[in-house]
Amino acid sequence: MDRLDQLRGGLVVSCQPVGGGAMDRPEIVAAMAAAAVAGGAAGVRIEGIANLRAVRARVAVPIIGLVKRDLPDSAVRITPWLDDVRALADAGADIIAYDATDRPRPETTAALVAAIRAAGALAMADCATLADGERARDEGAAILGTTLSGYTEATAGRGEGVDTGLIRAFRKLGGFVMAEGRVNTPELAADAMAAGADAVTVGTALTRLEHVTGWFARAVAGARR
Ligand SMILES: CC(=O)N[C@H](C=O)[C@@H](O)[C@H](O)[C@H](O)COP(=O)(O)O
Repeated sequence: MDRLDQLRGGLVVSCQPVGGGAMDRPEIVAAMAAAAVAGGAAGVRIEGIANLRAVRARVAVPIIGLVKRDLPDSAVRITPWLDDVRALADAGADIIAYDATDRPRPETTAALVAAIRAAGALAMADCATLADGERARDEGAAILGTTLSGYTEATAGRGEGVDTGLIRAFRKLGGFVMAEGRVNTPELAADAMAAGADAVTVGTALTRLEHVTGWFARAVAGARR
């Protein structure tokens, strides 16, 4: 079974702890990934080379790898450099996610996809718009994700839940569609599948304990008699 078939119809758990938080250690990220697999995850999404190595040693499911960087002169954060691609492939990523928006950036999206494929991995395009998805498909990306919808200047304020409109539009384009971003409940995950996603990635609601705790803490405080 190829890597896309392994993910099709399944849940991917993004194990990205709050940066600098109490859970931000490779051994804890690896434990999160193992727990996710035990709970039924078909794949995991992992940021950073040290985390990826620790997770690769622990789980056999497909790993979507990425590196996040804060660049001084570009808003692009997800896997901006060709060196990042090579390091992720060396560390065992099966799939490499990159920012597929058309914002100013140090490397072109075409060069990133070519490098990912040359390294023997599949490219996952983290998109904000339908135009991003069209370009990514033409450049050879295997997975179109809604990851960045709501997180660029052009798409800011797209609302609360996952972008089902973009899922539907990607479904019409063809290829493998990953619903990602603000899938914070099982109901939203089911909605994303009903809209045409091949798989759904959930991060914060499963692996950012500080955020989820905040949701409950605020609800409890707000309901105080
Ligand atoms: C916009 C951006 O940088 N998204 C990142 C991509 O890797 C992560 O911070 C998200 O946690 C991930 O996409 C999963 O989404 P959510 O945490 O909403 O389930």
